[in-house]
Amino acid sequence: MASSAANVAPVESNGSTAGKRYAETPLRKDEESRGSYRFKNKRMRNGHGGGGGSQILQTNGSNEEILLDDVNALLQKLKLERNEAAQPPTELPEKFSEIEVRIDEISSTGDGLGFQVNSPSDQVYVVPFTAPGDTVTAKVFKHLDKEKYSLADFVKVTTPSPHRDDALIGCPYFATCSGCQFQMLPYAYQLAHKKTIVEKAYRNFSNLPPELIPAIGDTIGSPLQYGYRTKLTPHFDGPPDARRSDGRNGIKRVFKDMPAIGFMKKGTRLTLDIEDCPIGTPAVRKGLARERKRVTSNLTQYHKGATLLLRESTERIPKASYSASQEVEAEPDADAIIEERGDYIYKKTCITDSNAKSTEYIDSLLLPKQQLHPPALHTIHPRAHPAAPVLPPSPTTTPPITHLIDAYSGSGLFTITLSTLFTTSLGIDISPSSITCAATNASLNALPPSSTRFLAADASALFAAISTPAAQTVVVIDPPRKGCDASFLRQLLLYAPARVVYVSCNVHTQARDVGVLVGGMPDVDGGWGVGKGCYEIERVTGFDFFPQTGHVEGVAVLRRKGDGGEKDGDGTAAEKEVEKEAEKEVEKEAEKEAEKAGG
Ligand SMILES: C[S@@+](CC[C@H](N)C(=O)[O-])C[C@H]1O[C@@H](n2cnc3c(N)ncnc32)[C@H](O)[C@@H]1O
Repeated sequence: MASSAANVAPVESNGSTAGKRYAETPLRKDEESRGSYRFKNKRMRNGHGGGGGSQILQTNGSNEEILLDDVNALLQKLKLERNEAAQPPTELPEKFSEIEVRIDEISSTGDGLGFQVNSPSDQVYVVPFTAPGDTVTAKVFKHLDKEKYSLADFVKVTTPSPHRDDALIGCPYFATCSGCQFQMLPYAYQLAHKKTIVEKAYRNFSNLPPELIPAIGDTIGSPLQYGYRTKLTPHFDGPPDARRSDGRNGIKRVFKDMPAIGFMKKGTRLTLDIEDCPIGTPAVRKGLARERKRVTSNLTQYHKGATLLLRESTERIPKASYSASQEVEAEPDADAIIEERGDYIYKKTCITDSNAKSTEYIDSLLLPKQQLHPPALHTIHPRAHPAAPVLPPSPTTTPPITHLIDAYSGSGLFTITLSTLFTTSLGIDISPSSITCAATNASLNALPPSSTRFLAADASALFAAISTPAAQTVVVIDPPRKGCDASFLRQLLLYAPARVVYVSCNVHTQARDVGVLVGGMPDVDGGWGVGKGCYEIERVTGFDFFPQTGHVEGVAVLRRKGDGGEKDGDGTAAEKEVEKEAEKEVEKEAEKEAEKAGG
């Protein structure tokens, strides 16, 4: 078997010579990694650059920003409904007083938004764990006067919404723990709400005129609505008298009482003691019970707080050898969850060692993961099939798409699950340890390093290393919440692959970035929000990887204008020549690597 390192091609700052024409001049120092765009003037910054809309283009996708946007939209709606100008200011209720709030809608942040009952005030109240149509008692704890909203704790429902069904609530910590705020909503309602999150994100943050945004698809639901989460990280705080300086001063405090072990109490910095978490997989829930016991029995060894890492790991054993292996096991793992599927037994256990690797199977593919890998959504919820959103979008494309680039690849989930569909696959991630893990995964799954390669580098360095013809390449992007930076997007527009599949856990920054690819960039193609970019949106769909919560994963499929054809007509003969040369270059490199791996 080829060594795992054979899949890794370290990139130097200037990259290889192949495909260099796609790489841009490096950004100035102050422009690097800003996660925002270079604006020529204030007009563009405010989204007026090309007449493409009046929204401010930039969003950092933060909860505060999204909440404020929803509050403003609700105020605008109220003003129109009342057919009047803004209300004269009325006195706001005292802090920590209880008021009645009628909920109008759920914000994209997951909290209910509504107005005080029997009050002329147009102050918006943000109350978690509520549904549109509920009237609730809420305890106000913060007024944001300028922003015209107040934050309040949910106390109780006084008149339930027709959408609410409390019999559905599956967790005793509901409305106290800060997670899973949608448990009282039927699943179909949760999915419909998540579709509106995606719709609003594209309407408000893409800076595109409505005719360039297709109808958002129905949210794809999760097969499991509880028991899906393969990773949990409960924590406990240090002894009440512990100080930051203790370590420096050599002081070791002791716990006098058992600390709460669990998750944040909603709206506070306090830890809520959680004995069980029903969104965890059965193996992880058993792990939680075991870890709680272990901490209790070893409490004297702890002098400060800690986070417990609970991860599910799967071992796949052929049925024929399972009973035999059980007999020889000195200490059978009593906590293991055994699942029978086809010819195999899947043995699931919970691992807690932060240096150990967990393993999971996607169909028949084996994916060991390293603990340090950031928790990509599908790695936390593997049952939502990760390959589904990025399967080649159009088999009829001419010429056919035969090359895959997986930008922000992590430990290679998309590269590996999709690589057999392509002639070459290339994954790139900034984390060297994730890339080493990806290369190991490729080897374990017998994917040859000549066709499945990985680079440890910033995603924008990718374009200096690309040698596959753009017309036959799909680029999958799965960046962190903050989205892509300007350098990456600019180079992507210059390279112009036939398809871009943008996967994201933050549909707001995704909408912003897709807006740039579709709307254009002033310094690439003179466009700004008017569809001068070389892409059109084929489809946008939300995937529900986290049922009961307000999160939605967005997948946008973009098609190069002319449907998989060339950027400008069929491309010039000179361009084709360059592409042929580039292809030869890849083949040569692949041969060299194959030789190295063999030797
Ligand atoms: C949402 S995760 C994607 C995970 C991957 N698709 C998977 O399924 O395992 C985002 C990834 O982006 C990587 N990343 C963050 N900033 C980056 C950058 N500037 N260039 C390349 N990768 C980056 C992180 O290391 C992380 O692996």
